[in-house]
Amino acid sequence: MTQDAAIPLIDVAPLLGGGPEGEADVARKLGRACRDIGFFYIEGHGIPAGTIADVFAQAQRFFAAPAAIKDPVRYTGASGNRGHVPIEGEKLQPGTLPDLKECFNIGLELASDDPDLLGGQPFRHANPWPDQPGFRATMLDYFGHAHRLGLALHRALARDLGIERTFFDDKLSKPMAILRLLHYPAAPVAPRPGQLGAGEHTDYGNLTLLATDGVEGLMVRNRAGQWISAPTVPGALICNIGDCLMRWTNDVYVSTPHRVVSPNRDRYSVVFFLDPNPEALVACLPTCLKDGAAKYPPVVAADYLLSRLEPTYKHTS
Ligand SMILES: O=C(O)CCC(=O)C(=O)O
Ligand SMILES: [Fe+2]
Repeated sequence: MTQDAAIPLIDVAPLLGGGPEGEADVARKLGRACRDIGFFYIEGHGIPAGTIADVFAQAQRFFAAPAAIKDPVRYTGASGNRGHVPIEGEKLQPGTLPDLKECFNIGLELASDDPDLLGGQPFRHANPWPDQPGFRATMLDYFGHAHRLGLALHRALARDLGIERTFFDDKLSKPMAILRLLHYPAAPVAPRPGQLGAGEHTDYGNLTLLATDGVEGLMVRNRAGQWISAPTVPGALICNIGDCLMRWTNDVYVSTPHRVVSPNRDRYSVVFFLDPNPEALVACLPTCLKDGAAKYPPVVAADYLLSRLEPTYKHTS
């Protein structure tokens, strides 16, 4: 199956050299997708297929593991946002049934003597690692690739937005990014009427990079209000804009609602949420001021993320 025509496929290989060559053309295409639908596929992203395959293999093994492996690494709470969240542990669309999925969240890995960690700064937390050979190294390898790719994409987006191409570099250098492994089980848990794999939501950060195993389920609401499917394109990642970048751009870029319908067989996906550094101030970019008016007041990124995470976990506490 090919992707819906409304979600473009963009080759981002020219961005990965580190220099500005080739950036202009890619920036134009990315910028257009961010304005039109807020979703795009990328190919030429440079994350080795073997690395992605290793992440899926480790994730499947972890989700199949017994409680003796999962319980010691259970979710740390919204302020750390790490560890294993069991099935129905989260509700992305408050007011509906909880999501029929389980996940494992991995945050930025910090040295044990990192001052932010020792100082108890928001979202600075040790990652709980399951007792599973190779898991930690595989996840940290992927995390590094996804972070570097996210920075390269932001340089192109900055160019499209008419600001200094390195504007986002120091706002995403030590990010509240989360690598999230997801498992949507087909059985033995049957969905109740109206229950989704992941309820309708927008993402909270700047940019999301998604890899899936090819099992369909992701639906995206385009600007005309129609739900369209976003099937897997082999070798490509699905990207979307989150609410922080929508705020930074004064709604010039759109953070698009999406959801995952419960699959009829097990589905696995791997999501990298690139949220800003905790102390970054998310304030309207001067090039995005329309008629001199900012739609949103400036917000500290950590305060914003906490305000979005807390309601989704409230029902379980
Ligand atoms: O699993 C997917 O395809 C998407 C998951 C998602 O949208 C999310 O976790 O924010
Ligand atoms: Fe999402």
